[in-house]
Amino acid sequence: MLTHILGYPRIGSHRELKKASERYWSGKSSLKDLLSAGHTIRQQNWQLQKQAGLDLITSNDFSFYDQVLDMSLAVSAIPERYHPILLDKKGNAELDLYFAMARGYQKDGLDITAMEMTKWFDTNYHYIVPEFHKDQQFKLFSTKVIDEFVEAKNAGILTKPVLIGPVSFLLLGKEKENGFDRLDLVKNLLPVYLEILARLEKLGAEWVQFDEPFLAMDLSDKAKATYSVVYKEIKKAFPQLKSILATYFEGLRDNLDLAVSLPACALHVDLVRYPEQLDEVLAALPAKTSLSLGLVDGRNIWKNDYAKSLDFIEKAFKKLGKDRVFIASSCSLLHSPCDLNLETNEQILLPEIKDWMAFAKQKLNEVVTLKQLAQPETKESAAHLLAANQHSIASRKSSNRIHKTPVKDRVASITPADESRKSPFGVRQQKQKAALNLPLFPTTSIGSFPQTDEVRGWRARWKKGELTDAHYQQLLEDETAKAVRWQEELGIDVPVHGEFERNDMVEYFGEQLDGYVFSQNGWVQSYGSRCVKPPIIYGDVSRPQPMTVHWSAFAQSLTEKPMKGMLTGPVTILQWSFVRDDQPRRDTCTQIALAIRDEVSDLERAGIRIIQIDEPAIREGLPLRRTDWEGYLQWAVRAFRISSTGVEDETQIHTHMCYSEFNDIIQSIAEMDTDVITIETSRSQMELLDAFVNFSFPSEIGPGVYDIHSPRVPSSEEMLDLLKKALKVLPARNLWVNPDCGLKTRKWPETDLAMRNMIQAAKELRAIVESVVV
Ligand SMILES: Nc1nc2c(c(=O)[nH]1)N[C@@H](CNc1ccc(C(=O)N[C@@H](CCC(=O)N[C@@H](CCC(=O)N[C@@H](CCC(=O)O)C(=O)O)C(=O)O)C(=O)O)cc1)CN2
Ligand code: MET
Ligand SMILES: [Zn+2]
Repeated sequence: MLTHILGYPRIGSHRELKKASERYWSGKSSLKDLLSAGHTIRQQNWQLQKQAGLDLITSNDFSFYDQVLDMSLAVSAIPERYHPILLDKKGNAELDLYFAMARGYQKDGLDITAMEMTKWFDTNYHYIVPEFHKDQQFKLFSTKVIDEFVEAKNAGILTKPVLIGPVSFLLLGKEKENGFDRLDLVKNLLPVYLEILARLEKLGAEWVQFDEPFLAMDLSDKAKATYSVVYKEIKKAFPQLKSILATYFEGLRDNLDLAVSLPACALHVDLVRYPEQLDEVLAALPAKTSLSLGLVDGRNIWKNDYAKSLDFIEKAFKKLGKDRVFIASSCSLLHSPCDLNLETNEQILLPEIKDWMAFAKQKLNEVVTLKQLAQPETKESAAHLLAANQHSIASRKSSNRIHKTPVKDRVASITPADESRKSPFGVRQQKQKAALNLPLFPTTSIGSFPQTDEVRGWRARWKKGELTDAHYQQLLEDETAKAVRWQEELGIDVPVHGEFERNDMVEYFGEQLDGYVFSQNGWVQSYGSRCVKPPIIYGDVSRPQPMTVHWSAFAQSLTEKPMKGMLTGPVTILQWSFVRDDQPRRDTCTQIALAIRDEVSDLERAGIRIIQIDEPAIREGLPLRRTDWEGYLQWAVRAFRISSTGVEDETQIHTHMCYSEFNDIIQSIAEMDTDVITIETSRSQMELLDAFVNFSFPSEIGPGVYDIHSPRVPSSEEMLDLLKKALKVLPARNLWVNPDCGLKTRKWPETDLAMRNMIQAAKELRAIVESVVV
């Protein structure tokens, strides 16, 4: 019986990697410093796994930005536009090329856009999308996976390197032109994988983990056939190398026959997400294959219920025998915060509730303890751990902090009238045009403005008690007033207050809702150096008092323009929190929806005429298997409608979504019945608009014209081009002009330049359209 995890968080328990990367990017430290920060984190992670007593220790789970981008660099899937970065030998290192692909490059007379970024399955982690071309050739370029294996070996640890499997790598990418299928590139790609494996084997690697999450997704026949070919070839070339084929985030379901037919030493299944699959997997597993049981939840912070896990292990033992069973985390711990022991403030995280939790470091111990409890020879000595665990599990089940009758009663008494606006969109649009009197192509932003070190510093000092409430409030009001004046000067039609008071668009709301607790250090990587600290829902959720009204009303008092109120929607609050697992997600979501509904009413009452309810995570929450979509969409759309429909026709409801891949769910998005939707589209050159060609979307739309994830400043010409593209498929009266998303990660100088260019593009578009009309 072997224990392992599929990967460990790489940000460092105090976000050391984030800090080191940002220092490097801003020119404040050398490449050597950054490389050394990476080295330290890897060593620490290996030592942690070793000390915990795991049998297999993972390598190549470290990444300076993203593990998919690492794979692109490994196989030289480097789009041509980046070639000048290395070719002109400006002293750039491989890592500079890598960061250019991730973040764009505007230096030395070069101006190169970043690669596209999208969500990693249904998580809040983002990966960099590989770009593929017809007949693309691959070759070994970055040797990171090999270097890190050697690095660990030199430290006395023979690791299990993890690679994104070739089929998943191809499926994760995108065809940059028509006329080919990226799966056909496998014949060019596979030799590079074989070369990597040859090098690893030569260096003494015994185990390799291939992450093939797509094996648990809906697959085409062609993808299935590709799987068979690829893993047969790998087995043929390396009959001695032991491979673990890792699936996660879903069940194998209809791919079970395929999965068990692939020649791997071990198959890993996610029993947290899809526990139902154990019996059929056990029944189908070939005689020599081992099964890695993904029992410890990599996606949530609740303690593992050992009694429940031991039942699974027992079942697997009976069928397979002890030697063919592995105990593991359900997926990589990348999605877990690092260390619960760092949560020492009992006012912030009550000890009673903390006792219900486990972060990544604790999960290592859980995996190892489960093995001890499963083996007769160690069972006795670990018995006290089982007892303590069952005590925590029982304490959570019986706690009186969790269930609140008034919240449950209110959910039960929701009526159909609580789920619709008073009039249909056409009527509302007329009334709103009259009430708001906005120009054609109104300009706006998505809500946040730069969260400077200064603003974050005020909050940090306030939290430490070094600033009084009044002083902190005053500083934020000054910053808000400055932002309102700046927007007036630029001539933005629908200003926002800037969200300076928010640490994060979800954590901020969590902090004001009952039923939530927080960590001080529970950071999880979102993309690159950016992290989030998901708040934790442990009980029934309700809103004790208004959450945003002060800020919106204050900002509105400074301008005649309609100030846009800014809320996060129920699905996104759910999706970006750690969620209780003792009731269906939909029930928790409905509770949040009612809290937001009350906030919307309070904003309207305070004179706010435009309210944006952000739902960037509605797409990411979509089940990974199509057969499950409808059920989810039904409750998610209902929750949004409960939150947004308690207003007069004249009040304009906006929503905002990032990540434009929702062509398939456009009908459901229409059913959200908002007045305006702003969406991320610029990195994909307005590809999203394809959906509108076939589907006449009922409401007004702001397709993002500027990529806010990159420090690059777009010109007004390129934004005008995107707007013209949008006008081909959208009626002029419905088109808004805005960036892709909020600007909190940007600096003020680039924000000022880019927003001025954007306003200029809107003006030019108005002039063009007016000249045509006249
Ligand atoms: N939850 C969530 N998910 C999301 C998004 C989102 O906005 N929120 N957006 C998309 C992803 N985009 C993102 C964009 C930006 C950041 C981001 O800026 N994160 C910040 C942290 C934000 C935060 O919580 N800030 C806190 C804490 C800041 C902090 O680091 N404080 C220091 C002290 C600071 C000081 O002394 O000056 C500390 O705790 O050590 C605050 O402002 O109060 C970061 O990585 O730096 C994250 C995700 C999708 N998923
Ligand atoms: N209102 C939010 C902001 O501007 C929306 C962000 S969506 C990830 O930051
Ligand atoms: Zn966004």
